[in-house]
Amino acid sequence: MTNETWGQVREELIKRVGKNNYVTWIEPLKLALLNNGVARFEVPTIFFGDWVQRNYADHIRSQLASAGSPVERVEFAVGAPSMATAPAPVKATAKPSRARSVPVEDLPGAPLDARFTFDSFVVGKPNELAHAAARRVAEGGPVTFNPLFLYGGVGLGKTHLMHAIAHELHTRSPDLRVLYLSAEQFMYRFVQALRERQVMDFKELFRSVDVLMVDDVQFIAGKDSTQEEFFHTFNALVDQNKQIVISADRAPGEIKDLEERIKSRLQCGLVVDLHPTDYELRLGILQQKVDYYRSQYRGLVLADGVLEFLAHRITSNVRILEGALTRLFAFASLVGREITLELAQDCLADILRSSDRKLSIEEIQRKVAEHYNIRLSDMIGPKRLRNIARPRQVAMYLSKQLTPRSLPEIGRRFGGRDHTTIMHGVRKIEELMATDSQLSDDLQLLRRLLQG
Ligand SMILES: Nc1ncnc2c1ncn2[C@@H]1O[C@H](COP(=O)(O)OP(=O)(O)OP(=O)(O)O)[C@@H](O)[C@H]1O
Repeated sequence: MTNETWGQVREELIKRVGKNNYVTWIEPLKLALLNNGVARFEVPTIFFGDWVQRNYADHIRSQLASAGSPVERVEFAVGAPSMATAPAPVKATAKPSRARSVPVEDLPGAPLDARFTFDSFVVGKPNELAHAAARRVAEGGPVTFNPLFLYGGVGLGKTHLMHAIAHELHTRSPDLRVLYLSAEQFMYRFVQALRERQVMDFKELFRSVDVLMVDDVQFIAGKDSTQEEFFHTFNALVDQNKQIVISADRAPGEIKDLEERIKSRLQCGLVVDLHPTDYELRLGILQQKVDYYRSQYRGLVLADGVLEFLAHRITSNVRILEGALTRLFAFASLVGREITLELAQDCLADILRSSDRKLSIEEIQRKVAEHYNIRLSDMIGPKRLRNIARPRQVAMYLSKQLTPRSLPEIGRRFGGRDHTTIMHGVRKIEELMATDSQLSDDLQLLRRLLQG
């Protein structure tokens, strides 16, 4: 076979493996030798060669056979001498791995927020397990669970804990290569590497870290090439016994459009959730923030009962709670007044109103129908098939739990059903929850989605 034939084979391979894979993995191959049933190609690195061997050698062999040059073996070698018949001499392009030489401070991570430390993280019942696991990882030492997967609703402290781990690791071992970034940034970097044909550098860099932390991993769901790359990075680091910390807004199994193999990998380590805050935790966080603000807004007086009022009324998430307090302090310092309950009510009227927003039965029905992939009309219709009746009972149960509506009122909104039917549905779900872990996971997720 000549390089011309190899050119034809490459044309066929584009169709087989797709343009992206072709550009990344096939185009850089240089035919070095074809002899005694062996085709040997020059590759830039050992990793590259292993990868192509595992993923594309069969394609190459079969296309060579179709082009009339059957071979028994396809080999890949770094710096293999090029074929004499090659029209353009093949230059040795093998590069030594540069990844390790990238200094810690130049790793392509996101900046860490200096305020997000363990000291400033208030621990309460809803987050104590997540906090303990994060502390354990931050101690360094032998990897005990990999990955640590933190999940929970919006603004409950996932990012704060990840930054705290990174700060602590940096303090304990300044040379440790800790890389923190969001899943979105991971994708952005990967796409950039593809565009600039720097995929090998990207791979090597991400495989050269000691600790990898990826925030909001749900972002890569449905993004096929990024998922693929993430999966391989993940595996390579786990194989090297490097710590991985991941966060998401829901448990691995609940992330739609995430490949099954990734879900199962993510479940292999320790999966912990940050529960919605309770009153005590909210109050604790407020008290801690007040101590911090006092240094900035000297002389401001906070009346008794204001923090309790806020902790009681703003239940959605910590970010909103913090925002309310910042606004209150800023406003009070501008007008030079004591922070009283009245001032808080006035100044935070919009936040308080949206916190008070009542959930409607229709919203619950819609969310449940969407979750179980059934039609909204079936939710209130007469069908008794199990795959429709069960979600309907789930929606009845959540309507009873999350709204102040009576059973007859709920019945009316479920197609005019009798209140005893609603009671039966609610009881059925309560019974099943004790034994059916999938159902209780579903309920937990739906609650979170509905309550925001
Ligand atoms: N237990 C806590 N103690 C102190 N501050 C907290 C606590 N939980 C959350 N916060 C604060 O609430 C804000 C939001 O937290 P963070 O950004 O970590 O949320 P998140 O769970 O990552 O949310 P998202 O899903 O939006 O990414 C931050 O300012 C953080 O410091």
